[in-house]
Amino acid sequence: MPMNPDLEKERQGGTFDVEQLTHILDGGRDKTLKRHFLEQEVLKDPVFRGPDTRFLSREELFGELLRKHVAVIKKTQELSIDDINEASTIYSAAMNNNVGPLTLHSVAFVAPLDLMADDEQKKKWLIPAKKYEIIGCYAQTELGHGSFIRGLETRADYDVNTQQFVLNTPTETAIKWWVGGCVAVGDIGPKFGFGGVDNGYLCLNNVRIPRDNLLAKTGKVLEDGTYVKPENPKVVYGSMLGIRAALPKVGAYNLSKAVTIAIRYSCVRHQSEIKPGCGEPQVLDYQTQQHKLFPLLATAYAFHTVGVWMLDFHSTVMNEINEGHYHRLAEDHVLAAGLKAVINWKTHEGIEICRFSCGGHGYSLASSLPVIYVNHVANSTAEGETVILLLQTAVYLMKCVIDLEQGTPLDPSVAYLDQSFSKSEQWCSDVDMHSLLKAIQFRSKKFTEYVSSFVKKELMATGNQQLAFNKHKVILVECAKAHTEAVIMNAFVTKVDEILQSNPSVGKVLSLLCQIYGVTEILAHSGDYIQYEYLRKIDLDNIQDQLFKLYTYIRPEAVLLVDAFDFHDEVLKSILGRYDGQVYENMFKWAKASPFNKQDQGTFRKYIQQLKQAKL
Ligand SMILES: CCCCCCCC/C=C\CCCCCCCCC/C=C/C(=O)SCCNC(=O)CCNC(=O)[C@H](O)C(C)(C)COP(=O)(O)OP(=O)(O)OC[C@H]1O[C@@H](n2cnc3c(N)ncnc32)[C@H](O)[C@@H]1OP(=O)(O)O
Ligand SMILES: Cc1cc2nc3c(=O)[nH]c(=O)nc-3n(C[C@H](O)[C@H](O)[C@H](O)COP(=O)(O)OP(=O)(O)OC[C@H]3O[C@@H](n4cnc5c(N)ncnc54)[C@H](O)[C@@H]3O)c2cc1C
Repeated sequence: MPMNPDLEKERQGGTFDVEQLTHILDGGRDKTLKRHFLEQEVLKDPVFRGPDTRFLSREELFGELLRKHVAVIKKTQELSIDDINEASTIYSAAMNNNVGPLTLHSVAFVAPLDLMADDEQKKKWLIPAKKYEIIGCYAQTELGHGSFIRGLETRADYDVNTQQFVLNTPTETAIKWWVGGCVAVGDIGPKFGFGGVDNGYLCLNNVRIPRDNLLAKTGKVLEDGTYVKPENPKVVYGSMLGIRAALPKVGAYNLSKAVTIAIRYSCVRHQSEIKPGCGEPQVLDYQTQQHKLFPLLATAYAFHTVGVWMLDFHSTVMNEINEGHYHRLAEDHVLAAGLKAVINWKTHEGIEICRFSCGGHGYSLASSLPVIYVNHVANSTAEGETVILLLQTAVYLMKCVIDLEQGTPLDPSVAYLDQSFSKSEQWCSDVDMHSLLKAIQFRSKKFTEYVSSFVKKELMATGNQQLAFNKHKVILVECAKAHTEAVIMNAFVTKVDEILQSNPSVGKVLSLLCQIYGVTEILAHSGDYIQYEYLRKIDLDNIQDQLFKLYTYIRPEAVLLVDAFDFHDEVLKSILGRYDGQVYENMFKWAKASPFNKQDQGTFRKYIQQLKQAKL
């Protein structure tokens, strides 16, 4: 199919090599080549062809995705794929923006076995689980409790005579609920999205399991019932930590898809007139459309950068823990908590902005933006609700203030809290990314000190830390967000500095995105900068001008920047986001193919006929 002339023209501009940026995003040319190979292994294999999942009922969708997920597993076994990133490539190429039915087996059942099973148990369960000879799920949440783990009611009473645990969900609120991939007892019913996953309920009534079913690499129960505590009790939270550490990159992936669709479509879509008689411009030429999408384009790159960094950091910490060193577990936990919370929340807002920036067609499943949205938003609740996780990060920051007062060294990711910040010169409209980072770190430091003063005062008055925290939860959450934004910006600036050395042309365009991210973040909290007397009105006016100027620099690069995400059309599955931009012809073809247009209109006639018989 010929290329849409608008997109053809967009791809003749640009100042950087798209392919080199794709290699950077993938982690090197070899990784890109391997990803292309794996995608083609899926796209050329007829077993992965099937009905358009957007037209399927919930039951049909579950069945079709299960069929494809099994095919994904067979393909990874056939190709001897062990690497989770490579497995995810095959999975994503097959799932058409859905979450597959066996995802929880991989991310929430196999992972804890790997983390907490002893060698015997690994032989018994981890090896067959990795081969899908046993399929598992993660049944923690109950009808009455999800966030408050210490409030869970399920019981595991040890029967010393039989060396067994007797499992019970003693109350209705104890019923296990939301259990992804729980095909045993029952499905909890239709959901907002996640239609590919059968989230189940599980009632336990005197279910007996052997003593050695308790994963014993950390804590264990001896034959006489004595409980041997793990060296570090927090390791039992490790399986949640693993998924949280992975979710920032999942958020970046979903936002990158949405931005690709919205920016390509905004170049194809012509609407209204700027100068009468001069034709309808591309909607991406409107400043308002740029203001919707370019900060999100910058955000997608920022989130990808920090998502990769978080996975590397978490993997390092897990290796240290495997050698018995727990000193970075707390930092890992609060970084994963803050990044998972902020990135997934901002991503779901961003996908929604991408959807309505495409007008009516964004609302059609032909765009796939609704599909990406409803499957993504779960990540702001699942695996730790947003506020819950931000409070974890906030409590850690309050401890950092005490550490500072006591002269205890801080963890690297919060070292900036011990720095002094000053800004004397007036900002013009070309503030560099390092100065923007300093400002964002300054705000986080000031906010942390400000919140800590309130919490301390409350603690003095009540002597109860939980009460003190509970009274200031709103500003504690904002404090955690401010810190997390400092972590994101620091990762982005660090990566761009590195790329500026290795590939100046790519680095330059990324530094523009980094400035857009930083300026947008500062303008979103401009009141704080005035209140803390770090910025003046003139500074803010100048960086507002800078933002609009940056949009003009990014406008000719925008399509190339989303092309660099390198989503195959069959992976993106969006008519609005097609690489060739042939939207209208394919929208019409897709609509005509809808089963709704094929169904017998008998129903319509039957009921309308009743009206005609009535005396209107
Ligand atoms: C071939 C096929 C290949 C397939 C490949 C698949 C790839 C797929 C890729 C992409 C597709 C999309 C994937 C999407 C997947 C998403 C699936 C999600 C499914 C959802 C699952 C779930 O939701 S499971 C249930 C999750 N539940 C929670 O998160 C509960 C949240 N609540 C808590 O964590 C705790 O209650 C809370 C931390 C809030 C409170 O803990 P508590 O002990 O009550 O009290 P507290 O004082 O706060 O903490 C004590 C102490 O412990 C520290 N701590 C707390 N948590 C952790 C932790 N996780 N790690 C480490 N430390 C922790 C805390 O800081 C305290 O420390 P101190 O202050 O005492 O020092
Ligand atoms: C798509 C999806 C898949 C899931 N898959 C699984 C799974 O496979 N296995 C599993 O075990 N669970 C699963 N879950 C459950 C998930 O882990 C919980 O929904 C999540 O932990 C939130 O807990 P909750 O539902 O009890 O919400 P609640 O904690 O009841 O939250 C309700 C509201 O109360 C607020 N709140 C609660 N406590 C506090 C507090 N201390 N301070 C301030 N505000 C508070 C929250 O911020 C929120 O606004 C899944 C959920 C979803 C949506």
